[in-house]
Amino acid sequence: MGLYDSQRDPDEQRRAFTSGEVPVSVVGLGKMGLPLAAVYAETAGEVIGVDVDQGVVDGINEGRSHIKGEPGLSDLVAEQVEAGRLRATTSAAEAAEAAAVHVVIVPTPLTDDHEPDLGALTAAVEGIGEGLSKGDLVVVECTVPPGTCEGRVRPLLSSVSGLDEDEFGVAFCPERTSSGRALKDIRGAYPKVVGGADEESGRAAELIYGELTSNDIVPMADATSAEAVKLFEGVYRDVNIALANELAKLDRDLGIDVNEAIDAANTQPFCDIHTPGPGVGGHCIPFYPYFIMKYTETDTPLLRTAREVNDSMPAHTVHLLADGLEAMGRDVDGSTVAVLGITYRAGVEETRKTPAAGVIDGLNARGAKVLAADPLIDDIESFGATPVDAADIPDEDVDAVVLVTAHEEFADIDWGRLEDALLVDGRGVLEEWCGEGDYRILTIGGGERVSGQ
Ligand SMILES: NC(=O)c1ccc[n+]([C@@H]2O[C@H](COP(=O)([O-])OP(=O)(O)OC[C@H]3O[C@@H](n4cnc5c(N)ncnc54)[C@H](O)[C@@H]3O)[C@@H](O)[C@H]2O)c1
Ligand SMILES: CC(=O)N[C@@H]1[C@@H](OP(=O)(O)OP(=O)(O)OC[C@H]2O[C@@H](n3ccc(=O)[nH]c3=O)[C@H](O)[C@@H]2O)O[C@H](CO)[C@@H](O)[C@@H]1O
Repeated sequence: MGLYDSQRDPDEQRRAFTSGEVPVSVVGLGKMGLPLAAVYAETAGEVIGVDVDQGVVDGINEGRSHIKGEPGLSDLVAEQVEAGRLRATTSAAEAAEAAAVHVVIVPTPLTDDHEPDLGALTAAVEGIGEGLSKGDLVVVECTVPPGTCEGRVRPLLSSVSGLDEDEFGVAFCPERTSSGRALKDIRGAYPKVVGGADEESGRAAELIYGELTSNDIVPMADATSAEAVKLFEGVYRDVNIALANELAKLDRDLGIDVNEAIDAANTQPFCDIHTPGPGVGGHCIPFYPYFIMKYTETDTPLLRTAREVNDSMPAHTVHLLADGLEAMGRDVDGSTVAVLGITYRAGVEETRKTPAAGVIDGLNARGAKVLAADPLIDDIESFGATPVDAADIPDEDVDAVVLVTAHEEFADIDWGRLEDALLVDGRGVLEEWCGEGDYRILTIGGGERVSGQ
């Protein structure tokens, strides 16, 4: 049963939606899509998931989740598949034939020259178009450039399906989910932003998300406004991380511990300076500024500069390490350096735009022998480093250790055996992890202060 322009009573529509009478297809079953499909199955009663990866599809149909580090997801997927409420296929068209609500959450990455790559979105929308029926609703959750739903998705659906644009609904309802807490976020950690390509699309989308989330709905005037909300959230974060990183670089000029000053500045509510680090990774924050920069005529120097500042941090981290070794009478050329963390964020198996890549490249360029450890990554060699188990690092006679990503497993390293090494702390955790001892810890933003001296 379609919800768009159905002329049926909204209460009857809500009953139908939560009774399995409005099947849902979810296209893209990754870190965001599988949790979303599982919550839709729990709420709506019938979900057909779609993924191009046959292994992903087969695993889900056997009741297994392929996503690590998501509390509750494995059990929810098993439960929903067992109950016949969730199944998966590689065909978006087959799923679209069976569904009346179609949700798209496929990757929207950048090309090498920072152009948004909407190839997966286009393929998903074409597949949906082949099975689209009058009265259906298409919801885009993956982050897209402003104007995509109204200017690209809706016309493409009309062209492929043969339906007029006013015979089906299109809405943008951004994913506000962080890996590691996906089910909590999807179920209602934050209000759900909803923007329809037309008024009826917005109404239908508000109705279904009113059942999915325990939190409020934030209705926007149109889909483009909702697309902008998601991008604004992301660029706010990139710019504010860049501010923290720029201030961190002033530590020696000012002769202070900038992190201490940031913490103090943040003790009053009008200041929320973020945390300096070795760089900004992932396929959200570093990507979203380009979704605005490449799609607006008006210049955006702040967004551009913030990207430059954040992308300069891996090199700054290597520079800090080289200076620290020199102060110890050692040369980074010929030294052995262990890099802790390849993924962009602790506990998340994602390496896109990871700062670790720039740190490793910078160390290799300076002639260091680079080891690296990450509990979530198997192909460490592909990043230009020799894999090592974190626990074995004290046996490797390293000259320096640089912490890029603070996986909790690294706290268990026998730090007491690393007192002769320079420790470069990218995430402000080593003083706590090392405890008492005669350590040489250089923290990004920490100035000349070498902890433990
Ligand atoms: N990961 C996050 O923290 C996050 C947060 C908010 C929003 N998002 C948005 O969600 C999108 C997806 O993120 P993710 O972390 O789930 O990505 P992911 O890489 O973990 O998963 C993407 C999945 O989509 C599948 N896929 C690719 N092309 C497809 C196609 N044409 N049809 C069907 N399936 C296809 C892949 O096989 C993969 O399983 C991101 O691009 C971003 O726009 C992500
Ligand atoms: C729904 C959604 O889209 N959610 C996003 C998701 O974003 P994400 O998964 O990309 O994670 P982020 O936390 O943004 O980290 C990105 C990179 O920036 C580094 N960083 C971070 C903070 C800081 O002060 N200093 C830093 O250097 C960090 O190490 C990492 O490399 O979750 C965030 C909430 O966690 C959300 O705000 C954000 O919208």
